[in-house]
Amino acid sequence: MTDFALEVQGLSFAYGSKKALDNVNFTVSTGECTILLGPNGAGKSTLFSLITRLYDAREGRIALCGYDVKKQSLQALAKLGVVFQQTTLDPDLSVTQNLRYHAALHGIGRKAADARIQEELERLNMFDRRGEKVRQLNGGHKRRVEIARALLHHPSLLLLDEPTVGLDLPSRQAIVAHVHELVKQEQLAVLWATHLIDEIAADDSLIVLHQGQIKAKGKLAEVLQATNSADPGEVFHKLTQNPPGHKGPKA
Ligand SMILES: Nc1ncnc2c1ncn2[C@@H]1O[C@H](COP(=O)(O)OP(=O)(O)OP(=O)(O)O)[C@@H](O)[C@H]1O
Repeated sequence: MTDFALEVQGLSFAYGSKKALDNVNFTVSTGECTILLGPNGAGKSTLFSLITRLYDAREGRIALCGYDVKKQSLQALAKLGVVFQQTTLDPDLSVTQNLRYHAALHGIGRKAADARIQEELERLNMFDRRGEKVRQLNGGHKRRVEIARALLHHPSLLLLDEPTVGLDLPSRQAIVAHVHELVKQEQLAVLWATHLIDEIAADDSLIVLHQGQIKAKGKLAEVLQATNSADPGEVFHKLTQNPPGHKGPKA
């Protein structure tokens, strides 16, 4: 049994002749929050598409809790929870209906599903809103429901693809705090794609991706030391030539 929730080895991917990922290697351990930092076009969404098997890579290997996503995809994907950049909730269904639907897709029976739904919604302070239609919720609350949904089947790895885009500061801070709590309490592994450096906590790990290549990786303190930087903003600027928070030129 491996302690790695995610292993990515020698991963490359191209759209036609356009190389999007170039020999990417990293691991995420259980109980570790890894921030994937990169400007627009760095390859973050491509990496997530390969982990979730939207696309298949010809070069390299991805394993979830030791299960190869191509050869043992059922076991591998059972270990994975995902929050995509765009909301994928049904706006005309209630919070509970959305979550029950997802639980059913994972083969969780109604009684167990309702218990898990209550547990996760309470944790996110959303249980009182369970009967509301999703379209009545604000952006921050929708995101919380999506995080609850991604956790219903007890995944080992939670993938977050820029989940705070478009949210106001208090909503963003609440989600950042909640995810970091989950990592500590549940020993969850998190891979969090963002271009926002204020989402990084002191004990997070960091991967800086730029033009399909990993420019730095390790615990935040190690990356600061290796790049002779005072803060994550300086790391980002030095390695990508973009100021912090800048989304970079559209590729
Ligand atoms: N469907 C596609 N066809 C061709 N090129 C693509 C396609 N999707 C992405 N690319 C290119 O692949 C590279 C990586 O893109 P990707 O979307 O993975 O980056 P990203 O880091 O997720 O950026 P963003 O922050 O904008 O989501 C970019 O150069 C992009 O233009």
